[in-house]
Amino acid sequence: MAPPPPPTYLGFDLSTQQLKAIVIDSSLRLQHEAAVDFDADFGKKYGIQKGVLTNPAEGEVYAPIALWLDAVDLVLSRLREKGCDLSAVSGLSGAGMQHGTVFWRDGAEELLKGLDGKEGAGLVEQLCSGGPSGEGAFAHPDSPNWQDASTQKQCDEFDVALGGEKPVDRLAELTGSKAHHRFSGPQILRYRTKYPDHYEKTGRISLVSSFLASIFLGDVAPIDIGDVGGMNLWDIHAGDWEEELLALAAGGKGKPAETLKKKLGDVPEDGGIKLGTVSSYFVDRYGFSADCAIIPFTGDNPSTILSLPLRPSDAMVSLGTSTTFLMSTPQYKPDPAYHFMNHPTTPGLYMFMLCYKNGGLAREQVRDSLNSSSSSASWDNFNKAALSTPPLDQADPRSDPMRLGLYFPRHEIVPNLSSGQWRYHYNPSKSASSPLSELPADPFVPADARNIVESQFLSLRLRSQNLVAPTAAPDDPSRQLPAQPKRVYLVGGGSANAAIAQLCGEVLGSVDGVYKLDIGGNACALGAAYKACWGCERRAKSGEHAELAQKGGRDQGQGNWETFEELIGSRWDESQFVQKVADGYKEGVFERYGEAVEGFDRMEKLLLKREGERLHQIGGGVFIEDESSKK
Ligand SMILES: Nc1ncnc2c1ncn2[C@@H]1O[C@H](COP(=O)(O)OP(=O)(O)O)[C@@H](O)[C@H]1O
Ligand SMILES: O=C(CO)[C@@H](O)[C@H](O)COP(=O)(O)O
Repeated sequence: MAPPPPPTYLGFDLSTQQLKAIVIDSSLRLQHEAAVDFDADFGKKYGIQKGVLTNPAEGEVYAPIALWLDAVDLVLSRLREKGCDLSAVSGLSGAGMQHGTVFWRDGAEELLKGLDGKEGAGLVEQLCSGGPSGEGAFAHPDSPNWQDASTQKQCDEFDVALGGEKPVDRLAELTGSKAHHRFSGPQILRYRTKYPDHYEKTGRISLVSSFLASIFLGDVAPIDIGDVGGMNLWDIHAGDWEEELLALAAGGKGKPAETLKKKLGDVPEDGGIKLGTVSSYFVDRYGFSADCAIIPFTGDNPSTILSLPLRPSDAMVSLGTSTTFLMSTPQYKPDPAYHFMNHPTTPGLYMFMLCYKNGGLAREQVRDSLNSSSSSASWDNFNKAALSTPPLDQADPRSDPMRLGLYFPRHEIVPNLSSGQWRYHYNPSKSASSPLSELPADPFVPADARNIVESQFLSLRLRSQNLVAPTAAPDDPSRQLPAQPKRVYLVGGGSANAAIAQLCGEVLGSVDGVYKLDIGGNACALGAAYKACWGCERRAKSGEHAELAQKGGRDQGQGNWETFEELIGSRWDESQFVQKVADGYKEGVFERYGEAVEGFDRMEKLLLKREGERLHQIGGGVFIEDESSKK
């Protein structure tokens, strides 16, 4: 008999515009990858643009769940077409874009358990219209997307819910974040009041990550410990749902809050636990082994930090549809300006995150305007313009003002500003009252290519400066360099762009330089594949620890299992897996951007004040989502 094939591990990334899948072997080497592009593959069927549907009048952004089910079937077919032997997959895990909620109908578990892979019907047919009543497994057909901005009223309620002198700070301290439009708590509150009958019919609530895990498990999977921090409902200290916040989302303490708690379910503390084996649907239809283990799926950002052995001094910048800045740190220093979440695998570590809606799509707007004579999606003109413009558009830094701007086609998260675009000249040497002078914001000019990238990195530098420390110069350890990351790793679609990498190093610094992963096209799916490998291959520690591990404990000290860092660190091949793509710290340039950070901060404060006055004049509540809805 032929020996069984060596084990492989499969990781998914269900994000805004694509579903990606990556298969690796036990030594972390890439075997196969495949992707489904939502617009290209299903744009016509679902009427989506850039992966989503919008209702600008209410600030709603959402995605049809059926689209993701179609994408699961298609990505697996594509993997098989590429020669991937799915019977060798010993374990699978995945990641979902954070914060999106999926509302399962009461009894959805039965439909999941009964999925039939022998007949011709795919996931959409079986889950969207199957079941005794023909109503399918979902109480609501769509999932609110992380770009949604329809919940300002609900966020205002969350921000004061915990009472005391500074309730927003308290909320951030307890849950890791202040209230955000996209977070599931405010989203559930809005869903319950906007669609009371759908809420009534909702048996379970998943995040996008646990939704995708549920499909593979053939049962509703628990919400993940690393992703639960994106809900505004989880007390990170107590490791449990926060009762006041639960009551707010549910419409009262007692029975309503208890009912919501049941819909949300328990959250296992161990991110590497085996939830069960793959549903027979995938065994029969795609040839998976019936023993293939399902390891908890986490959020796309927590999964991204698992794609390499990230040190506390390193930063990752994900240039996807969103721009996110990620660090893995033992320090929990919450603040309403950013997010802290549980680390997805390792108790005692946290993920620090900044997130911007106006990332890839905002850069594309400038790119498209510079390509106006053609409909090309090439980045060449953008890159040429970005690199031929001097830093901050100062031909002579001694006399020219710095050109700063904000580029927000969508309502932004930080700062919480409506959509719009603004340009300023900043002259740091001018008197404190008038260093900023406003410029016309239209049309785009070549300098905007450099300025939009600078603007995005200046915002990251402004908000992450308390998390980085001064460090010794590599060539002369007696010389201290200013506070900055040791390394920056770029991931996501935009990491392919060398001009963006160069500007990243100039603005954010980084003593060792700017790096990019060199394994496959997707760090987030790779992190999920590593998590699957760790969940299946980690060894129980000896003696008392091994006993605890077998019982499924996640102690807060030594841990009972070989940690993710130990397992992945020992198999990681730095020379093969990462590639340096740009220099980091440049003396003089970094300091000049340090001055620009101050101007940038002042510009944001000025615009926030102006926005506050505007909202006050029109009575506060009016929400304008994007440029098109203003016209
Ligand atoms: N060469 C490039 N230069 C700059 N941006 C790029 C390049 N290639 C892709 N992108 C950007 O990557 C984004 C998609 O990134 P991806 O990580 O796949 O997104 P998501 O995970 O949100 O679906 C696109 O919006 C596009 O703007
Ligand atoms: O909202 C957040 C994080 O808080 C976003 O980062 C989403 O998680 C989606 O990310 P991408 O589709 O850009 O990967």
